[in-house]
Amino acid sequence: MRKPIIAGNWKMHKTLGEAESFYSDVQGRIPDPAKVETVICAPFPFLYRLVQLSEGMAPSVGAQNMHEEESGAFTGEVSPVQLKDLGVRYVIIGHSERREYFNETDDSVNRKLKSALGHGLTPIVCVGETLGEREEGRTEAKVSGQVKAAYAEISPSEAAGTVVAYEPIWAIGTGKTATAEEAGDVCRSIRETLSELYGGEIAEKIRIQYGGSVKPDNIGELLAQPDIDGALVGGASLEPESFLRLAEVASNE
Ligand SMILES: O=C[C@H](O)COP(=O)(O)O
Repeated sequence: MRKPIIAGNWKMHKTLGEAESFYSDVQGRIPDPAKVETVICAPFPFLYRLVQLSEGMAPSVGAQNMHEEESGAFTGEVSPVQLKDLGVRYVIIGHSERREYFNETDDSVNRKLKSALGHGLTPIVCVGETLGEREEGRTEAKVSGQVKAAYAEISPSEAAGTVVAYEPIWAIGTGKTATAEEAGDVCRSIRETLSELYGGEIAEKIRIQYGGSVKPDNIGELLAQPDIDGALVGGASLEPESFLRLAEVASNE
């Protein structure tokens, strides 16, 4: 039985004061962590403060990106060592916005995944197709190729602790959600790819999130799909009540 994981991706939103206020609103109100794992992936400048505020309680704190090197002359970048030192536990890797606007490739995603695992961070590895690829019937080939490239040279025991986020690019921030069946079908195909790579036992342990216009009123049907184990949520993670509602629905799955 895989525990659902709800991760908020705040992207480039909020001020520090707004982030602090969100944390004080949700703390103590998150459903039982034994039933649902919750994470907020915040902008870098807020991470230190949010780790302090969380005091090891839910929601955990995650980053939205990292550089694969431990240190060096990489102006503007943040390393896994620095994230770990702050007490950050999760990191999103290969979000489609990073791939589109910041030239991230399957190779850089693979290097970051190796580095995150090597430093004890839990990676949330993002994959997903464009609208054109979906219309041409290439969704599963695209996503399977991204998964295989991301997990190249990752051992089964390391892979077991990772999270994959399936985010159809056309559904991000658009209000268009894949139907639960469409999302479930792609997540099943991702698990089949993981099973090819690692065997069924490991593939069954890896949690697969859906992301793309997830809201409190559609998360229930998405989580009802057998291969969807949580959600990576942008817009609907910004308001405390909405985030709490998502966590609550997930905790009852
Ligand atoms: O990382 C989150 C996704 O990009 C989804 O964003 P959204 O929920 O605003 O569509």
